[in-house]
Amino acid sequence: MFFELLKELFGFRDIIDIITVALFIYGIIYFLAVTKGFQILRGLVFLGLFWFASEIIQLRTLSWIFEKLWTLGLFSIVVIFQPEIRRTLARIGEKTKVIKFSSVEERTIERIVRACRFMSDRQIGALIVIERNQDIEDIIEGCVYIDATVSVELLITVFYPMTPLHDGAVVIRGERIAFASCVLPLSKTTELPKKYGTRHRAALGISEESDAIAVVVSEETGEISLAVEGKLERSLDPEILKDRLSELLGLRHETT
Ligand SMILES: Nc1ncnc2c1ncn2[C@@H]1O[C@H](COP(=O)(O)OP(=O)(O)OP(=O)(O)O)[C@@H](O)[C@H]1O
Repeated sequence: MFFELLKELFGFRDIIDIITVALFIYGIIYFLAVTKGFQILRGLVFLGLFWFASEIIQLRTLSWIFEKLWTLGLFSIVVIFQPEIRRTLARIGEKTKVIKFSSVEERTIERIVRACRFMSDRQIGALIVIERNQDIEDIIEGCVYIDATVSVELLITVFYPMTPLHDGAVVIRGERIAFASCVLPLSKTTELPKKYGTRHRAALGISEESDAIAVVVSEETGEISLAVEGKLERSLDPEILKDRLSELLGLRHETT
């Protein structure tokens, strides 16, 4: 009876419409919840109430200003949320991608780990980004194009202090060192302990903005860390680093 009534009231198209709108609203609420959105929303509601009040008591100049600011406000929201929007769109694209952009072989992982061990023992600072499915070229800046096979010697040479390329990050794409000296976006997280500086913040930044992972060797302590999806896995020993890289780059099934 109830379903009969529903069928009369709504067509198939209406149901699809309602489900799509519900998913859309859920997406917006989820997006606001995981970003700084709720704080901004609170501010907007406050301004909206202020506007409403100014309309009611007919404060014309104030209402006029609010009217003009409305379009500017919409534009600012796009600017403020630009990183989140980019990340969300990239993730959607990523999920629909079938073929891997590049694949990293086991020998490349071994070379990266050996270079990290060497640099960690000698406290040579390093930042190595490994691309996964997503091309990160539009997120990084100032890179020097290298395009050379990954080798332990080359990685160490790039990060050797006082050499022209040692500042910034190396980007590994498949079997190649694609770039060196790259400037990465810095994470704004407040969860990173004070002892970590911009090198670790840059590693976190690229792992937040893309699906790439980043290995950091601290110049101050020799500590090896790995940034994955906005989280820093700290104090890894080289064997653990190798296991984690193999898992994350799809060479070994993740253990649950
Ligand atoms: N945005 C960035 N992108 C890439 N590399 C960066 C960026 N910012 C800083 N770096 C690198 O980090 C170095 C500075 O590291 P800093 O001492 O501030 O960080 P840290 O996290 O404390 O690392 P460490 O433990 O090695 O000292 C710079 O010389 C540069 O090589």
